[in-house]
Amino acid sequence: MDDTLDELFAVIEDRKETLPEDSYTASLFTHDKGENAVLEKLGEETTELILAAKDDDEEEIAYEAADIVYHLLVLLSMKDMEIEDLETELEARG
Ligand SMILES: N=c1c2ncn([C@@H]3O[C@H](COP(=O)(O)OP(=O)(O)OP(=O)(O)O)[C@@H](O)[C@H]3O)c2ncn1[C@@H]1O[C@H](COP(=O)(O)O)[C@@H](O)[C@H]1O
Repeated sequence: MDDTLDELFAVIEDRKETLPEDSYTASLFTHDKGENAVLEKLGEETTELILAAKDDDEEEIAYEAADIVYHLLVLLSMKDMEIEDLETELEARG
């Protein structure tokens, strides 16, 4: 899991740097309202996750959770934070 998140974060960082035209991730970094778009997605997906959980729909829970994790990593990158900032915080709670 750690590797998957590290690899996804590295791809997001690459998209931020290289801004390929056909990349949804790059569009979030180039769009004027990119940060608002990410925050809106996080809100929508959290609501969808709650509904999936209430329905005990495991496939939908995994789908919405993945959307949330992806947009969360984009947000960290937008704030010029590192994935280690999240890991450090989680480990500090252990
Ligand atoms: N993990 C993701 C990822 N998760 C979600 N999304 C996008 O986030 C958007 C979510 O918007 P929506 O909620 O409206 O879409 P939806 O989930 O189909 O819609 P709902 O039915 O849930 O409302 C979609 O355009 C998804 O394609 C992602 N886009 C890219 N990645 C990864 O990011 C990396 C870079 O990809 P590019 O952005 O293509 O360069 C690659 O590793 C990709 O796999």
